[in-house]
Amino acid sequence: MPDNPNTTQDTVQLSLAALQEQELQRLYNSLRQGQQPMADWQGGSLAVSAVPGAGKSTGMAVAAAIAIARYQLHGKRQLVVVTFTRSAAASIKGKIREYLKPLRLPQNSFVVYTLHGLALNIANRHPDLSGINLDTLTVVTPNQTHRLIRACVEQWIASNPRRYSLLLEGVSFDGEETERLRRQSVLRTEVLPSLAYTVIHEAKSSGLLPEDLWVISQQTNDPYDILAIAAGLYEHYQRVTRSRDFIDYDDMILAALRVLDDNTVRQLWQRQFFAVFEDEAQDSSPLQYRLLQTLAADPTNPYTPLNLIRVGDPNQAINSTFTPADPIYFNRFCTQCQEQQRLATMDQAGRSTPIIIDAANFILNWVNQTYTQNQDESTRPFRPQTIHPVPPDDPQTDANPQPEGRGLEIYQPSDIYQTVELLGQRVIDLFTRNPNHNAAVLVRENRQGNFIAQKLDYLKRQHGIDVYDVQGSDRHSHIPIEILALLQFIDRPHSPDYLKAALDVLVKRQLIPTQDLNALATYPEQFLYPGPLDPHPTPAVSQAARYCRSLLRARLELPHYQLISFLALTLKYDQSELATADKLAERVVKQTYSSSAMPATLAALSEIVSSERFEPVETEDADSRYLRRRQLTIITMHKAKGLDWDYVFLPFLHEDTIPGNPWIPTAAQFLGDFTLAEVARAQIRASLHEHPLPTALEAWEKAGQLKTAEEYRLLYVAMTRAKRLLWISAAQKGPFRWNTFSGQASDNLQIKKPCPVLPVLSRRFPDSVVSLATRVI
Ligand SMILES: Nc1ncnc2c1ncn2[C@@H]1O[C@H](COP(=O)(O)OP(=O)(O)OP(=O)(O)O)[C@@H](O)[C@H]1O
Repeated sequence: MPDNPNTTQDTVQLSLAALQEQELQRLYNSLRQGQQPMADWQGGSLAVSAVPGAGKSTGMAVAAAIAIARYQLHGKRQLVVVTFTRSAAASIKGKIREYLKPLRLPQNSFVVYTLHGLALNIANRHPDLSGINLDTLTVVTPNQTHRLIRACVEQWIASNPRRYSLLLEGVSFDGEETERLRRQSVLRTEVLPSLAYTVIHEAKSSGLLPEDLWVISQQTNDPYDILAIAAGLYEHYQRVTRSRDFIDYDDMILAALRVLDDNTVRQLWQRQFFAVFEDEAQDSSPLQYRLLQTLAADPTNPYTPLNLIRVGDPNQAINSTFTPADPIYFNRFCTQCQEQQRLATMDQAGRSTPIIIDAANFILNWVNQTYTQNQDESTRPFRPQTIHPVPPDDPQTDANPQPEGRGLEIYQPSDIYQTVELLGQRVIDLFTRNPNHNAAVLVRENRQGNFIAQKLDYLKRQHGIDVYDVQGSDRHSHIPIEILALLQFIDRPHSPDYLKAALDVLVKRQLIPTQDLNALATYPEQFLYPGPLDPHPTPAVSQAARYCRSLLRARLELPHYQLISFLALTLKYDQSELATADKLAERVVKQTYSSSAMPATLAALSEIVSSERFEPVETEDADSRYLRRRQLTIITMHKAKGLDWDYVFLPFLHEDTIPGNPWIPTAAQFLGDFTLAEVARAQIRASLHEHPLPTALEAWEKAGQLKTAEEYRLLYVAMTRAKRLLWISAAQKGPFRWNTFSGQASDNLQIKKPCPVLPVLSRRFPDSVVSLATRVI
């Protein structure tokens, strides 16, 4: 007899619910103890302060899936997960998706955004309220040489002759004409653009308007009235950007907040978003935090606690000296939550072998003891947090793995050449024995990375070990440059310079054979269209000429707006490069809306190349390229955040880079013993933190302390990337400055002081000091 249909349906639903319950329990059990408070969350605010490798992102992804199940979220009532970089957003999204599948929960029950992406979405959905219409406006990330910044500097100079002449006089001036011209150039092209760039970003992302800066400037007392100059520059910048239909990323957040000022619209979004989970919370600016707070509030009762989880590690705050991010805000949030018993600490980490954890903990304490100012806790470089290994029954496979070699190895090579030699030998030795492991060299500056990549290119040839130089191989950053080179050639094929630059791109992309490009570019006409009397071209030359002619044909055959996409295909870009090229094309079309002729396109592209950071479109596997087995990845310490490798090499740990010194460019020393940009930044921060405003010299000193603290946090981030071996060294001799070092043996090397943590670390871990007479096996 057939079952009663209702009963069958009920049984199916029951067993589905039981399966879901089982799966949820399995997910929950996969968490380590420190991650559980996130999964236990049942509304309200929660701060999670975690140590490196504690499993913040993993814990947050599981907690998100559990919250979606618990609150039956769906497309109209979603969880918002926010993180800092696009690759982190892609990775956490992938994890949540996977967890939701066996739970049979709707995939549209959550959204993952970067903070800017979230703001953009809100602002763009309500153009009438945000004042932002992306069909007519262009989003830019201007740097100091961008014409918007240059224009605001020029306008400020024109309207502030008295203040400008005070700057020209500096601390002393004998009126000599050449010196006056030199100072003018330094002020116009370096000092004022740098001040404008720093201050506009800092003030805007803290929610300050130019008028607010004027008010703050009245409390300062320095000879140049730096904050008043800053306020003036900011005012001009706002005017110029608006008049030219540009907006920057800070405007985007402000625009989203403007939208949310409207009661009806705010409630709409608050109903749409059930709760906000934020990862990497130590990196947010005050304005970004305000956006999250608004979205996490209850639509009907503003006094209900926010549905907000913020997870971060204040000790991994490594952007605060060059962006407006400031770990003080996340630390405050932790303190507030602690008072309400809503602070969870994740202090167990399974990433590293115990000696690496000990070394990181030791450095943290030593730096705090050495650099805390006058016992004032608020000046401590690190939040006192000790990393603990996980218990033996931890769910992570191979948690706190066995060390490789000594686990921590400290070297003092005679010079930087010997450093790379030792490093190369160690890599060969490690990969020979463990071909499934991976390794990275983390550097402070890109120049150091170039040098290492050059010296280690034999690893591939002789030992089949891939060396992946992230900076060098990051083709995405070259996309606007390559497209510009080809377009310039298409526009003026008879220019030998443009022809050579285009050929150069084709060679680099391995589309034509390497050959003497000068010979080809000297007579463009003869190269492109050889006549019967010209010498017969070699096959390599013919191939190059064919490529170039096909580019020229495209100009005649294709509509203007398709050229960039065509070039991207010609250059055989991969999937994510093509996406970046499409984004570039869209941007250029928008910027040249009123005149779609070639000169306008070239002008727009040149500007992007010379004065902006054009953000590439990242695909989900962006990070995995850095982590391949049997590969040595060369990457900056900043970019390594969030990643880990079996073996991590930290060469060139010298005092002049870590912690380094606050630096006043020689050209600008006529202004005094500080830089205007750093003074302004420190004064703005003091005002935001409700501290008395420092004088210029005090502010400069404060900026120096912040830099020292941040450099040590960067070192801590770098050390905690290692799982089985942390290899560190400071050569006795190195270049005076890396940015002027050519890498040639003929360049003079100087005696270098090691980073101050090295001697203390060597004393604390004497068995880790490798004397060069004994090799580590
Ligand atoms: N509960 C868990 N079970 C198994 N593995 C885990 C668990 N939690 C974390 N891991 C693993 O630990 C490693 C570190 O996790 P994750 O990247 O989430 O840490 P993190 O705290 O974000 O690290 P960091 O801040 O140092 O970059 C990852 O390889 C992750 O897969």
